Amino acid sequence: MTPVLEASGLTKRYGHRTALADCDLSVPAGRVIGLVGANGAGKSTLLHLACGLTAPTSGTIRVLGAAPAAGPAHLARVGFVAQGAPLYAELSVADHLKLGAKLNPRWDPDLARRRLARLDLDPRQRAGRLSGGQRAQLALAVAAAKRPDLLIFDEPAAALDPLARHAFLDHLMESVRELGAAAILSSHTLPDVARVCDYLIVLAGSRIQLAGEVTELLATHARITGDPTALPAAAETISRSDRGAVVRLPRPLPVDGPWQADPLDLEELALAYLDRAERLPTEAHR
Ligand SMILES: Nc1ncnc2c1ncn2[C@@H]1O[C@H](COP(=O)(O)OP(=O)(O)OP(=O)(O)O)[C@@H](O)[C@H]1O
Repeated sequence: MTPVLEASGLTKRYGHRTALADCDLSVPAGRVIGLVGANGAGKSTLLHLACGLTAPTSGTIRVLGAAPAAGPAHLARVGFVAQGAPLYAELSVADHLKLGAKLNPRWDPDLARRRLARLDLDPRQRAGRLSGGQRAQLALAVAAAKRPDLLIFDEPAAALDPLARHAFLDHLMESVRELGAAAILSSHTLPDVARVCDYLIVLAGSRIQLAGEVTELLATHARITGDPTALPAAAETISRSDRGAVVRLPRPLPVDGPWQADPLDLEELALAYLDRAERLPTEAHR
């Protein structure tokens, strides 16, 4: 199956500032991808490149097997919700649906209506008067009603309270399932990513630090306590703390030794790679 996102040597500079450097990616179809990284890591830049909102300085990126925004048909296959879920403040909820129907060839009015009915939104309400949670949900409903094959969200739930965030992520996953779509979700909130994503990309210092299927990544990393020096040479230490060392283990996994290996969760795994990246000089400052 065609990968949903492929990048090779993908680099984006803004003047002297490098936002993304030499990124290689090949993300299989049908995944819910969590894109995590600190402020300024390059997450929005990667998503904007994927949507064709900006062009690479060098390298290539392909989305659903084609150049980003390759034409009207390709644009219709990608639903993008930018940071802060921007909407037209003066337009009502119903106006947003009318506009969506006009602009999108694959628009599904029933899907849009069903989503909004679930949200209990007054169709006459102006978007500028909606709460942050309602705005995010409306933006999601509009993006989903395009019936895209790929939904891209740039920190959709950042400003939401925990309950609204929970509800938003539930709706997001319902939409992904209903559409049979892939999704990319950038987020600072690791528990959110852990809840919904089955593919993880960690971005830091303009570079991809880690990318892979969550189950595979969790199976090949562990927290080691005891004597990590006795581990096989192929084991790579990612970070160390009072709680032990986070280590990428070779396959077959070493079964015994003067150490104890405990499984990690996705949050610990991502933090270990972010921590390691923080200790290295960043591309942006080179
Ligand atoms: N249009 C632009 N012009 C100049 N520099 C930019 C531009 N857009 C992004 N940058 C810089 O590129 C780097 C990556 O920014 P980007 O917005 O992609 O990061 P991010 O991971 O999305 O950050 P955040 O989590 O804070 O939204 C930052 O150093 C940022 O200042």
